[in-house]
Amino acid sequence: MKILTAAQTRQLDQATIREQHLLSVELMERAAAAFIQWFSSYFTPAEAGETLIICGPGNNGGDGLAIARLLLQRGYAVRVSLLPAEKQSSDWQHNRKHLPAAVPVANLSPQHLPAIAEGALVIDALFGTGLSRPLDGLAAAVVQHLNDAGAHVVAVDIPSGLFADAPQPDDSPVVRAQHTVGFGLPKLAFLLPQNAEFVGEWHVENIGLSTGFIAEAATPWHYTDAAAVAGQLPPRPKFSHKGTFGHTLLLAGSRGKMGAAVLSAGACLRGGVGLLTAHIPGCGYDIFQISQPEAMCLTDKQADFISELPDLKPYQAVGIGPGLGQEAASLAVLRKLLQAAAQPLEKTGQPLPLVIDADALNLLGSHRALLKQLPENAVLTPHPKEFERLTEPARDDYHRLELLRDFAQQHKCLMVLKGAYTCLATPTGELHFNSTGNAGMATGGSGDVLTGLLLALRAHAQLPPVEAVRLGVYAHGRAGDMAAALTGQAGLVAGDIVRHIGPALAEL
Ligand SMILES: NC(=O)C1=CN([C@@H]2O[C@H](COP(=O)(O)OP(=O)(O)OC[C@H]3O[C@@H](n4cnc5c(N)ncnc54)[C@H](O)[C@@H]3O)[C@@H](O)[C@H]2O)[C@@H](O)CC1
Ligand SMILES: [K+]
Repeated sequence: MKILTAAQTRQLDQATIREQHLLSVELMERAAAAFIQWFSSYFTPAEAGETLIICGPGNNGGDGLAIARLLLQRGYAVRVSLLPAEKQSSDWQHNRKHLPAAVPVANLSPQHLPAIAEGALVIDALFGTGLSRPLDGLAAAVVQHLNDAGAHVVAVDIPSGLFADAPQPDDSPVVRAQHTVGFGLPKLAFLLPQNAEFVGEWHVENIGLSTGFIAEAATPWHYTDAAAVAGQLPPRPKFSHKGTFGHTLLLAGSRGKMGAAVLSAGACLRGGVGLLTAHIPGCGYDIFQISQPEAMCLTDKQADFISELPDLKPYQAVGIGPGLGQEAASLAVLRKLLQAAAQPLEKTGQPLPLVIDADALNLLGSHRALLKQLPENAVLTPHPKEFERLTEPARDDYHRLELLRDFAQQHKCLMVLKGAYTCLATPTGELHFNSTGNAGMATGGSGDVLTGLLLALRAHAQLPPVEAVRLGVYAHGRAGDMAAALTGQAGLVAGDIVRHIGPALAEL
């Protein structure tokens, strides 16, 4: 699914109106009906109580007026507060005219802010994607009043005061919604941690916007939903053998962190790899062999960390990092690996696929000259702190996305920035936000599991690099969701994700 800017969203609305020979109020009616569909599935009239709808002067406010009319028709008790303005949009005026007289309407003023009981339901239709500057004056006072009241807010399209695609100044007022019901496509603002306190849970309702316009629209931002990855995992042919699905090498583990190697190896095996060899420190031999009997195991001459790089000839992809530690000898292994991986493989003509995680990223961060040696399409899987060590502190989440995109383009690598909406940046400058996963996955070892799964998929000869990583990130989150359905989020551990990789991939 594409994510568009606010300006593109306006063009999309216009294209839809043109193509489908609609009046713009008809599209507004669709938006209001879609909102009601969601709203009525969430709150019965009794649960909603008397619902206050706060309307601005533009089409977002127009949506609010149409919503007031439709809610009244469905038996909800509603009242409306209007933000005065010099001019209202024509669709606003149409819906104002058609608002039944039974709906109480008040004009907002500094002296007349509506009484809102704590927990009362309020629909925020002040401003939408037409916001052109931070809120001030009366609009700011209304938002402050609403936030202070502790109301249960449902925002129409986007919380008022929030820009759809750009940061706003730290102190500018934004509605804190519990739910945001958007139209057509998700907005970039919904996916960033800094906006979570405003957006709450978000939902996107289909209002039949022009698919042709969306297909043509140029954007770096994409949202990976089930449809984006369905059918991409190549089938396993009847006459396949273990060599068909690649042989991977995993360099992982150190004393006290053998679990990372075990989890990562488990995920690689569940990810469908043909063969897996792990190179681990001597101390981990029994631990590893007993917990991963399906994997082969090479032990380093060092007991506590890795100091040797095995011959890479047998392998179609190599993963390095989980539980690695940051010994100088392990840095030397990473250095040798980067040099060796740069040589194109005979079979594919491409550099050896690498997946680089955890301490291997920290080593890159403290020896940045090595970044120049990253082979094309290497996969790096930092969390925000690890990413900062590779680049610089980000001013905000939007700036972090810019840094991520620049990094992937400059080093021609695949950057997987882990988070609630894990973001994959590609060498061509695309950003793919993942839709699956849950807060239960914020637990030690989840990242090691992702590394192993991505390693398996990068070894898959038929999967192009970007597809493999996008699919792996999606399946990892989906496995986490399946696991959480059984364990609950708090009870989820990384091993549960490993156990659900199979079912998650089977779904695809
Ligand atoms: N255009 C369409 O066809 C559709 C639009 N829809 C709704 O329309 C919204 C966008 O409508 P608009 O483009 O009219 O924009 P808004 O309703 O977001 O507001 C625009 C109005 O607010 C003023 N304004 C902007 N920033 C302000 C600020 N900081 N302080 C005070 N006034 C400010 C503008 O000058 C303009 O008058 C969407 O978010 C969505 O809710 C939906 O009805 C679907 C169809
Ligand atoms: K709004």
